[in-house]
Amino acid sequence: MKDLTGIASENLPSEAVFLPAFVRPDEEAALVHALDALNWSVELKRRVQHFGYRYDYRARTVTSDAYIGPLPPWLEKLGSRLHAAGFFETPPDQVIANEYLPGQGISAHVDCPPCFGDTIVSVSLLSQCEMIFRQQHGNERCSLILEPRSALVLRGPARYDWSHEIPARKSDLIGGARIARERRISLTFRKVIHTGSA
Ligand SMILES: O=C(O)CCC(=O)C(=O)O
Ligand SMILES: [Fe+2]
Repeated sequence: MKDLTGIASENLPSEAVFLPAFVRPDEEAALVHALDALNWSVELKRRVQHFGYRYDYRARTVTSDAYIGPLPPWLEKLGSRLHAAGFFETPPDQVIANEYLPGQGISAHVDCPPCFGDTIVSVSLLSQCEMIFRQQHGNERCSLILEPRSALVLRGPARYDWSHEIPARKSDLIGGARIARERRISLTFRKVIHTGSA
């Protein structure tokens, strides 16, 4: 098991952990290949795929009838890695793959608190981009470059008290240089909370 010690940077919301090399390049290629062999949904501006449970963007819910099935082995493997590293109490059972082409992003949000457990992990593939965090009840703001093959763990205050977003841009300013974005895919791991309602 490789070392999963992350970076809890002072510049990040409290309890966020950044794992710079969570997946290997060969794993990254295999993940992209597996995703591209399946159907990307065009229900949003960016293409998505849901695994485990379908998330209803309009109703902002996950009901038990939204169950799709167990995670495919190639996602289950990464979920187990996060569980073994102590980031999840029980293995995650829901994953959303998001595809961002240059110019696409995700608006500021807090992942649905009643739908998903305390930990949210986003794994970045293929291209870097900037993620911005904003304090919900305050004026603080910070940002992080999500590098390809990294994982970002959001839990505690980082998950509930700060929103996160990816600006819809074609490039990011990184260390003073403007770096063009390429196709990026993220895999967001979550544990569904069962409310008992249908
Ligand atoms: O693309 C990302 O890294 C973030 C995705 C995200 O915030 C989400 O799916 O809720
Ligand atoms: Fe999110």
